[in-house]
Amino acid sequence: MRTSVLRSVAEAALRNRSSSSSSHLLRRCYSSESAPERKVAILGAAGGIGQPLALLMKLNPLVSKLSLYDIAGTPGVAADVSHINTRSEVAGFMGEDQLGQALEGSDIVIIPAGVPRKPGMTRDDLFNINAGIVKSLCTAIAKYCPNALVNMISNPVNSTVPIAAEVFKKAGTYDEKKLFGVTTLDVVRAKTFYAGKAKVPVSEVNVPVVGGHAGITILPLFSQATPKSNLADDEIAALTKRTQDGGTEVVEAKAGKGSATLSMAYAGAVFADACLKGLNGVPDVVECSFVQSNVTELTFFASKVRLGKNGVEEVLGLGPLSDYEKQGLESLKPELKASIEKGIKFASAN
Ligand SMILES: NC(=O)c1ccc[n+]([C@@H]2O[C@H](COP(=O)([O-])OP(=O)(O)OC[C@H]3O[C@@H](n4cnc5c(N)ncnc54)[C@H](O)[C@@H]3O)[C@@H](O)[C@H]2O)c1
Ligand SMILES: O=C(O)C[C@H](O)C(=O)O
Repeated sequence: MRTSVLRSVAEAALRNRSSSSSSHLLRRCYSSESAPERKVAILGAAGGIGQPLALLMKLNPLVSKLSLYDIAGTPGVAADVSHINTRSEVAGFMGEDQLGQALEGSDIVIIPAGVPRKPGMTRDDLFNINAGIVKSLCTAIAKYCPNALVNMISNPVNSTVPIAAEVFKKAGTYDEKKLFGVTTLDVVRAKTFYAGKAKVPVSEVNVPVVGGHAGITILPLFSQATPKSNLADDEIAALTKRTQDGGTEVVEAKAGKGSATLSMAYAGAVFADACLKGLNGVPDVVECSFVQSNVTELTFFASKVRLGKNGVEEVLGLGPLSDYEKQGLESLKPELKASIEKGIKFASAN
């Protein structure tokens, strides 16, 4: 009761954000004690990404229930994480029989289930195994928590997101505002690499990354990076290439032991936190994500997205691009289009 009264007052305050009492009310309304109940499910929770992501979501005060699902290993992960003295109740679920229970009532489902790359592989080489995994998990989401926001991490994201969309369409539950390909790791990398090169504090850096999540489809917009810097064209080209090859850099360094897990868990936690804030009515929450889009002629595209109470509130445009970025945008379109079509074809045929 007290919480709902507080929230109405805070919402009224939101409409008049200049008032100093409004920020005080908002702080109270969205602090951990009064934050709404939110259930987050992680599918693939015992994996390389799943475990540290479970830890980070357990630390998030906006989560009240944390549901950890995998085909194996979840009881141990759940028991371990559950001992942390933070707000959320943790439950572990293992095997298909328990998938429904894991999903029921979820506000957000994060999916890092699937196989990772080894050196020499592209993300598309994962398609044959991961497409089927994503399809069956999304079929269950449509059944047990059709209104949840879905944060897709499993690769190839450029195809797994279209697969998820088709599964939801077939089930009659598709809402384009609720399906997200998680591209936050590209933004995390672009920020880190830019800060190092431009010698600016990394905590102040912002760089949009658009397109998709594989090789040249990853297009960081360093012309829009802040704080501004005077990097030369060849430095921008090198930063762009490093961002596009960031995943491969980690795959090679891990030498057969998988791909990015820790930085991905961080990125996944940042994106899920943004989704939770949007759901809770926090204003002006903007992150890049691969979503259904009209920004270009491609049906799915990553760009800045404003998050709100229903998921995507607004897909933001690209803003002004440098000639180098305009060229990058045109070059990425055929590959991204083919990956999207491959996903749609798979889901329609299976
Ligand atoms: N979007 C990104 O930026 C990004 C970044 C890094 C990795 N990834 C992708 O994330 C995926 C997972 O990577 P990882 O390093 O955690 O791999 P991992 O092999 O360590 O973990 C994957 C987990 O998924 C589980 N799993 C397999 N089939 C399942 C099913 N049907 N239901 C539930 N769980 C299932 C496995 O048991 C395992 O625990 C890979 O596809 C990888 O390419 C994406
Ligand atoms: O590179 C990979 O295969 C994993 C992930 O997509 C990444 O960008 O790190």
